[in-house]
Amino acid sequence: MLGLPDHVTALLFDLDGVLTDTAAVHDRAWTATFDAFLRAHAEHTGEEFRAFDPDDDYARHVDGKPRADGVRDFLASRGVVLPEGSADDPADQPYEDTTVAGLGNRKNEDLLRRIETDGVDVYEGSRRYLRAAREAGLRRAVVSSSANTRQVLEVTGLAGLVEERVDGVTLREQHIAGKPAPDSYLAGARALGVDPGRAAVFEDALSGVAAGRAGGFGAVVGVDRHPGRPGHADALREHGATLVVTDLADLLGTSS
Ligand SMILES: O=P(O)(O)OC[C@H]1O[C@@H](O)[C@H](O)[C@@H](O)[C@@H]1O
Repeated sequence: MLGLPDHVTALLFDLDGVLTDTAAVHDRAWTATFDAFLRAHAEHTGEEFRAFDPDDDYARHVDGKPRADGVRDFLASRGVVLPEGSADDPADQPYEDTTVAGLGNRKNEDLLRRIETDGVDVYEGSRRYLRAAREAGLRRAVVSSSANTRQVLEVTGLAGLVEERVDGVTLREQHIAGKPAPDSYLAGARALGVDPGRAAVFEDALSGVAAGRAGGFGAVVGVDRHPGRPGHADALREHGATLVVTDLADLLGTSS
């Protein structure tokens, strides 16, 4: 049904890049945040400045992961380890005092500014797919690492199309491991009361399709929003996608 194997009765959607056109907004906020930090780091250490790569660094180290994991994992790839700090650390810490939490707060301020200025676009194919799924009686949840999920679902009017939400706030409060661990998707399946084998995961991030594979889900749909980007569809398959589409509307009108 809806382009998925017949045993699938529930759908678990990532948000940024799958339902809404916000993956690129996150990417731009991360790029600005990391580049400012890397510049200060180069000045203080005498090391050469190497900018954050919004394609490769983002896809490998940041995309799909909870905010603090993104900070930690990217900086680790550059050999930088920062103290964790605490949730209320200021976004404008001087270089010497920078913490994982402070850098995350800087990125979040930047992200919210961009969302406020530019708004959030919904992929219309995704809205149509959600409606078709509701009409077909399939269960629907959003599973995102973003702590801004609730607000994004509300401003876009998508909140009414999903039944359950597991997001960055849920993960923090319930100590659930983020993607690429399967735990957030397993929590989504539990919230809908379905066995993971009967649920399909929809993901654009490598960490997310890896979570889908690790959880033993009934299908893992990789969403390749950049079909011109060489190798991305292959990378989605290598990390766990069982099929790859460029838009959810590709699945409408097909059956398997
Ligand atoms: O910073 P937020 O809104 O809590 O989002 C955390 C992560 O959420 C994911 O959905 C995005 O793919 C990442 O880019 C983002 O970093």
